[in-house]
Amino acid sequence: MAFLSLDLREEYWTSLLLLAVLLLWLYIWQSGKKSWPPGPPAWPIVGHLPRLGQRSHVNLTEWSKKYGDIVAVRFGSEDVVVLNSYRAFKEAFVDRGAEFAGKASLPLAKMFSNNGKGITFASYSEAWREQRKFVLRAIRLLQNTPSNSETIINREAATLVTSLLRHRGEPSNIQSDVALSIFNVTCSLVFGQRFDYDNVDFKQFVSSMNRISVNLGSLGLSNAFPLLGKIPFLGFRDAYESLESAFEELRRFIANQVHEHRQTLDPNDIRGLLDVFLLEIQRRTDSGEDAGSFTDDQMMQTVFDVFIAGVETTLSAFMWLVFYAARFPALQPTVQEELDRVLMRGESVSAAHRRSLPVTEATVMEVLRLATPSPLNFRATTCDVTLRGYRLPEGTWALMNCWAVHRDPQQWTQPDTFAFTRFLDKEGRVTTPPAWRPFGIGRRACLGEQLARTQLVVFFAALLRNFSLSLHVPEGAPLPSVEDAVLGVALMPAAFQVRAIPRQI
Ligand code: HEM
Repeated sequence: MAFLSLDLREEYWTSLLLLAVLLLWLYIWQSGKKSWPPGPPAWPIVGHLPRLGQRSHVNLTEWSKKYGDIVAVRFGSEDVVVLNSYRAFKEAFVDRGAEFAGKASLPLAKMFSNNGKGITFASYSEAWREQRKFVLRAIRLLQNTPSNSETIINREAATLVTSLLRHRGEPSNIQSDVALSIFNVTCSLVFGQRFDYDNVDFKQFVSSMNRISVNLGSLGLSNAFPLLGKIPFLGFRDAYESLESAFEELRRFIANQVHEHRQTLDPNDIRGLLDVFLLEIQRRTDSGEDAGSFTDDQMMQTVFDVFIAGVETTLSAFMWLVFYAARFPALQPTVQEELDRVLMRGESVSAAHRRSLPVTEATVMEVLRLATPSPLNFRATTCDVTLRGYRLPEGTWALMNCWAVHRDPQQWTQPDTFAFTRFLDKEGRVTTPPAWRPFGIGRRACLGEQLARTQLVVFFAALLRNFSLSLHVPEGAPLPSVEDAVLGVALMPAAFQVRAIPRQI
């Protein structure tokens, strides 16, 4: 009996211990859950990826309506927190700017950036800071040279008008004409050189960029499962190879320019950003100063970033302007009335007019809000962070959902409706609500914002000053819709045709 009672007591203590362990585990599990944002149920292994689809920004925005402005999702095995409101943006990317200034370690981003060199996909580091500061300073420095950005933009806007006149009002997809002008703004700024429509380098560039955009969409899934890129019959390997060769072609194009510019470098004739770079490398070598991030590799990647981050996004933004103007033609007379009032007869639009064109600028801003060319931006935490009680370990991917912020009814009355007047104050001057975030927010916000905005306003003004646009829909075809957009480097409207009918001015 004594033995029995001893046995019972042992069993009793063992059960109690097991119960305690279970309770402790439940407690840890529960408190772990409490310190992690809510989100929809995930599939095993693949997480939420199959549910996101091509319109991931829209689906994530829908989820935020149910789960709140900070939502947890999983991309394969990678935990991601999605920030969906301006309040969450401010709390994370501004108030804790340095803690959310990292970049997600997407496998494709590594391929994009030659393992994190340059600016766009560099980690939050001294090299990133140095490169970013340098490019901003170089653009300012170039204001006193023929590579002045405003001069370049005015010239390319005029070239775009000439090239559209060649269509004689016939239906056409004007994307290549626009791409050439936008490409030439960047080429002039960086190399001090522009290219013609028939130039082999330009054609190669357009084809490489197209391949990058097409393949980026199809490769989204392989960011969570890099191994998928190695399996032949799934189609990811082809897309990877095509992407790699497109990157290679762009790098070769830049490398040729570096070679030519180095041979002909003259400190008294600075042709563009690349010359400023080469001179800085030379200065540091000559003075024996530490090269820091001023190496050939970094320079190549920074130039590459300016092209990748600048050309496709600006092209997408401008194609959305053309799309909205053609699809909703009522917006054209309002802008044209302002242009005809401000410009003299026969006068060309220039960057100097920008301040006198608030309606045009507000229209551009409203289209950037509705279209959001860069809807999702991948950041990461640079250390362990606690945000609203959620504990996010260092390296957690933090997805900035600008699309959600631009459609948030708490920030915008009737967010789905086009209303340029929301960007004008009582005196008719341009005003920028803090929740307007097409260029991101915080330390990694777009460094080309001012350049892009001037470019878009001047190009759009030149377009509507010289033409009236109408959408051409082939018989039997559906009307092109905002929903058909394709997400690659940027969110691009699906191909459409317009008639650009010359105006009497
Ligand atoms: C309409 C055109 C453009 C849009 C919508 C756009 C949008 C953006 C966005 C949303 C980001 C990420 C911001 C963040 O994480 O907070 C970004 C970053 C960046 N953009 Fe732009 N961009 C445009 C044009 C340009 C141009 C013309 C240039 C080049 C001069 C440029 C260069 C960059 C660079 C280098 C970064 C990375 C900044 C960093 O990580 O520090 N962008 N852009």
